[in-house]
Amino acid sequence: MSTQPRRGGRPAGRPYRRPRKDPVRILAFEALRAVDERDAYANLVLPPMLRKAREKDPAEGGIDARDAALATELVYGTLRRQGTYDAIIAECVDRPLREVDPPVLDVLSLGAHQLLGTRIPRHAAVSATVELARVVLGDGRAKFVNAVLRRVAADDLDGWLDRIAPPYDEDPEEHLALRYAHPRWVVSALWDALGAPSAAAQGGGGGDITDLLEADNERPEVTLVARPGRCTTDELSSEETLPGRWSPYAVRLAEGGEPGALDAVREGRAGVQDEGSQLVALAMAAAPLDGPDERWLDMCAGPGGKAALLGALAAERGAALLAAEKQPHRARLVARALEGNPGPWAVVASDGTRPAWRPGGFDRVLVDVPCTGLGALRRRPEARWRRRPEDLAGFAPLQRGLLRQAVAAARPGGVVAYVTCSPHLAETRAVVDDVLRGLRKESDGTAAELLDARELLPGVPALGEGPDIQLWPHLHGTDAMYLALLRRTA
Ligand SMILES: C[S@@+](CC[C@H](N)C(=O)[O-])C[C@H]1O[C@@H](n2cnc3c(N)ncnc32)[C@H](O)[C@@H]1O
Repeated sequence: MSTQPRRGGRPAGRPYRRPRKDPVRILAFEALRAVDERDAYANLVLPPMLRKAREKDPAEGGIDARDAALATELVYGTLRRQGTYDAIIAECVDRPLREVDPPVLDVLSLGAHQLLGTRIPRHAAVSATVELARVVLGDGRAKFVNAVLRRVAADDLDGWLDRIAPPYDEDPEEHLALRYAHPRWVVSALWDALGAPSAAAQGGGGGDITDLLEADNERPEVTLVARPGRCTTDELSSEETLPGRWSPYAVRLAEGGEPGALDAVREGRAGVQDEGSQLVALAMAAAPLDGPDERWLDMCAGPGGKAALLGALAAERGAALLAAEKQPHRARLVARALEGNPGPWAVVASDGTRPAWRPGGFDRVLVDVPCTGLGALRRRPEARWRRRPEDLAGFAPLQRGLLRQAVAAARPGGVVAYVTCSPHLAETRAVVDDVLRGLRKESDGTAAELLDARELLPGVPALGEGPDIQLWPHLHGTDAMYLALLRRTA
């Protein structure tokens, strides 16, 4: 029998075989396409896709819990390491990557992740990805995928990194960027914010840039908050939970725990909230005050996680919370988060830079400004590749404007907590320093000073030299939240 290929490329005599449809990989591919094509967020698009697939019959492409975990790992892992996989794939194709069709590149990245970032055996990773390519790209392009993945499979991740990354001594930032899959400018910014290695790190206790970059590549634990006066940590605790590390209101869920299954979460008495977010809200609430403690303001409240905790804390003290949010749809989420709050609260859809409230009336103000989110890279696997250094300049005037208005909203003697979910110095210290400097120059008499925020988080280690606080995923297990606490003095 002739083995000459026919015009379609199939050897004569070999019967056509339909591609095997693997629902897990098809779902992972579709999620990657949504992220790539529609700028969707993986943490938002994936859960409903998984839910739908789990409701289907297995004969019709339904998946079970283990499949769902694999699909999640494939999507998150592929997106997280995208820059590194792109650099490796670029070595294995004979044209610039920008000339490879995006869906083909998504299949290749998915294959590269299975080969280099999981324990899936090589032959299984290649054949499953080629089958996927046959289903979603067609037989012709599946051959290209097969050829490229065989080249990728010729080495493991460490071998590839030795080839594509410069030695650490020659170019430490590029080395770390490729090894830990972060854009170079992000490595550089995180390193600046982290500063010189702490004494603990020098003694081998962790705390240096590689620990941080590694932590950014881990999936964060799910942490719950028991909103005080409405729920207790005991109510949330079970054999599947651990106590919070730092916040007295936190409970950590074991892998696979479903917060939505808990009555307290469904009823809004508890919620999902990173311990870092809890800590900055608690510090704002604990800051010492002279005089009344009756009116609290959350100036950038959407979607309402911190507002719900502050509302509960305020209620215990008989204080009222006003939560402001510029986007009306997000303001509605804040109102939902505050529903059932035992004390007085109100939500306004309002631009904090043109306040809807009279200045000088609040005892405590939280301003949790919009930012690059570089402190939450663990949660949003694609975010690091989407952000650009230019984004910082876009946020800068807004962050300064909001902090200025937060100081103006506080009464003399009142406190302001400036919070970002980014450790980038341009969004943290630079903003606070500029606003304080600006106040000193202005002649309207408003003045503020920095308070030592570290004292308000007793028992939390490695908070830096103060007076502000930077939390870190590798040191605290939290998002990299930043907090500066100011007191309006005049
Ligand atoms: C970092 S988020 C706040 C997160 C919130 N504190 C929480 O814990 O759920 C920043 C919020 O500020 C809102 N925002 C942006 N510009 C604003 C402005 N000029 N005034 C008030 N809110 C604004 C955004 O819509 C976004 O919801």
